[in-house]
Amino acid sequence: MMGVALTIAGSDSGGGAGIQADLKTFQELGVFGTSALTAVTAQNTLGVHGVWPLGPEAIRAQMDAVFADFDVAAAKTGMLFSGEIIGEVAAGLAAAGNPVLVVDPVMIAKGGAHLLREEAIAAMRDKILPVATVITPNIPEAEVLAGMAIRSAQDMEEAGRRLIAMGAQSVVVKGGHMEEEKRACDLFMDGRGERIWLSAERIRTKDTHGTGCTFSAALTAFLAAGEPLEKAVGGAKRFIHAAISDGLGLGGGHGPTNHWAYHRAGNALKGEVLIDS
Ligand SMILES: Nc1ncnc2c1ncn2[C@@H]1O[C@H](COP(=O)(O)OP(=O)(O)O)[C@@H](O)[C@H]1O
Ligand SMILES: Cc1ncc(COP(=O)(O)O)c(N)n1
Repeated sequence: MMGVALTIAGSDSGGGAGIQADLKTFQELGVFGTSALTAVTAQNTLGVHGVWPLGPEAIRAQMDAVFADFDVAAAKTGMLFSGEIIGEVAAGLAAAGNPVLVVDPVMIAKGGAHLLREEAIAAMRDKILPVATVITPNIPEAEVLAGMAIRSAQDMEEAGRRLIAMGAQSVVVKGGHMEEEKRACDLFMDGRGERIWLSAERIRTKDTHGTGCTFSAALTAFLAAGEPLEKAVGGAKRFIHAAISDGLGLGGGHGPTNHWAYHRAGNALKGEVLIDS
């Protein structure tokens, strides 16, 4: 039977991040995508022009409707915005028996707009992190959640250890923001001591809008399709690397990535992305 994936995230009218990136990625990877919208943003490649969160009741009703009728093989969270929304999402996940969950702890958009309120950080730590199968922070998000500065590979490891100690089953600390590094290196770690470095050439491009959403959606899709976590993280890295490499040149600011590229690139990607455990 076809795998079903659920994204619990915000809408990006510009189509490169949020729910739109997630559903496009699910479709590309052959899983059936469902969604629970948490907020509407008026957004394009130039920035976030407005944010309207949905009421917790509306978010919960979407989750309950999906869980009641579909066998959700994996879910992900993206923009959760407030402590109130996080509480409701955590309750909705618990009511569904806490499915396999990818947590992309979205905090700040590339242009600086806050997609998570400061007051919600504690709720993210206390209510969402402990039910995460895997959490996928970028460097600034890992710094906030782990409470430390990250400047090196050793710091990435220490932050990963701290997030696992806080209750996440596993973590991918994404190194996209380490711009002085020649390669974009992400570190996967789990509670049993597994370490996998995922590394690819750093592409010189400003079109990186939605890279985090797309990476976590690809990870969710591979899990929904039944891949083990260690393989799913490698697949997600290949998917995002292809999407960044084959840019579309859309919009006047930080453009979206190319969600079709993974299929077009096929086996050529195997040599480009290095996976070291
Ligand atoms: N310029 C780039 N070239 C290649 N890979 C990149 C680049 N920027 C980000 N990535 C990769 O894209 C994914 C998302 O990364 P990151 O930028 O760290 O997160 P976010 O989009 O959440 O801020 C990671 O796998 C990262 O290594
Ligand atoms: C609705 C929404 N959700 C998330 C992001 C973050 O995007 P990125 O993947 O670039 O960190 C965004 N810009 N908009």
